Amino acid sequence: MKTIDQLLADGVAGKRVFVRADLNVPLDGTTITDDGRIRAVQPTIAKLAEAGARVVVASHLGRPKGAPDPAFSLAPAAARLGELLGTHVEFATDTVGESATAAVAGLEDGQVAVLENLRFNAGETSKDDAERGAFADRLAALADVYVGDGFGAVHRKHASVFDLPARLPHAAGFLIATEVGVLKKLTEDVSRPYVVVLGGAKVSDKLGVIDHLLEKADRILIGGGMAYTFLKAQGHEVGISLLQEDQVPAVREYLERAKAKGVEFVLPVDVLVSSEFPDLKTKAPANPAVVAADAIPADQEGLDIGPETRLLYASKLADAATVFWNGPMGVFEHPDYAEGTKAVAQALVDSPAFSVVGGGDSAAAVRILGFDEKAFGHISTGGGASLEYLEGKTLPGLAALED
Ligand SMILES: Nc1ncnc2c1ncn2[C@@H]1O[C@H](COP(=O)(O)OP(=O)(O)OP(=O)(O)O)[C@@H](O)[C@H]1O
Ligand SMILES: O=C(O)[C@H](O)COP(=O)(O)O
Repeated sequence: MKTIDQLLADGVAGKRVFVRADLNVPLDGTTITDDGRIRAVQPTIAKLAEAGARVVVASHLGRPKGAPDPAFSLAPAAARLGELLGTHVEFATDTVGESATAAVAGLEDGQVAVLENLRFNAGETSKDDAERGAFADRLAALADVYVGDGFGAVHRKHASVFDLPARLPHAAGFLIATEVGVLKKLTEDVSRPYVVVLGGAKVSDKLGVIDHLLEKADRILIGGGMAYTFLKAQGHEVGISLLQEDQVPAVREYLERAKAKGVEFVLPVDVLVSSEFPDLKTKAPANPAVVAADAIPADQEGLDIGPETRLLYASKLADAATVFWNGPMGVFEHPDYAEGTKAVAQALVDSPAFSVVGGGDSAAAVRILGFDEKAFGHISTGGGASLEYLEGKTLPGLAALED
């Protein structure tokens, strides 16, 4: 894989360099609640600009449906990038249209432009190779060189991640190099006990990794939206909680296999429930109730792990030598459901274990809840991406950067 250092050594002055970043930051309206992913890619953009490149930054944000949707505009992220770089950043109001073409044509050496959300174009995420390829052709027309640095999206076979680097000379940015360097260590000689904590909301995306973790981890703690599919697999009712019904048989098999292999699965013993999802805008008090995990009422939704589970999980993390954590333990964006995530973060801070926290929201949660990033071994910008890396899968966005 060519590194950005080699690219810089070859010289980039005057060249249009396309940086595929992951600027998929959490937003409250148009306010960025955590800019970690922007800060993470800043060194690559800054270095290229310093070297005289005309830098074209592109990213997705959220999951719009292949057409423009102002709620998913990258304008706030572009503005924040400009603040961090201390320079004007031009924002194109489309991705491959007139605005993008003009913004790129107007760039002088050392200047930066950000394109509008890649996913406003159906070609970006299309399963059809020709449709993706046609969109990648249009992106390729905007640049001379490609730098992949959107680690959080390297597990996606999308036009800007997978098809575009095949059309341009390419290299990996600083962020991808760092992320891969740390995660590689977890696939090699890991210090034990190796404890994995899984939570979050993208349950269907992430259940598959457990298959692989059963071969690697000594202990697996399950929280967040992930927990309810496990509780259901154990025969408990989960009310209106997040549930991946079609995965229940697979999860049952994971639980059996774990027992046979001596891998300890730890599930919540109590949860915080409510009859409605909290208002994340007003943060109005939600007054959740604590119930045993095997007694969730039919009209209630589990939204955080409960107090007993917090203590249990802290004790299960105390003797770890290595921890990988992806996915918040609850809807941490609301203060009434943040305690579970806080407890896991605090347990990692208190433990001497080498800890890797992976995921856009997981990393944001740690910072928003006031923890010092330096107290963790590594905070990864990729959740799904880091899990799939650990699974040993070929990641389209990394494979595409190979020579
Ligand atoms: N019990 C729950 N029910 C519903 N949503 C939950 C629950 N617990 C956590 N969440 C939500 O999960 C979301 C984060 O999940 P997600 O799987 O996206 O993690 P992530 O760290 O961002 O990983 P990635 O980078 O792959 O997106 C948060 O917005 C949080 O509110
Ligand atoms: O948040 C993430 O995990 C990345 O930005 C990828 O987003 P996606 O899951 O919508 O592809």
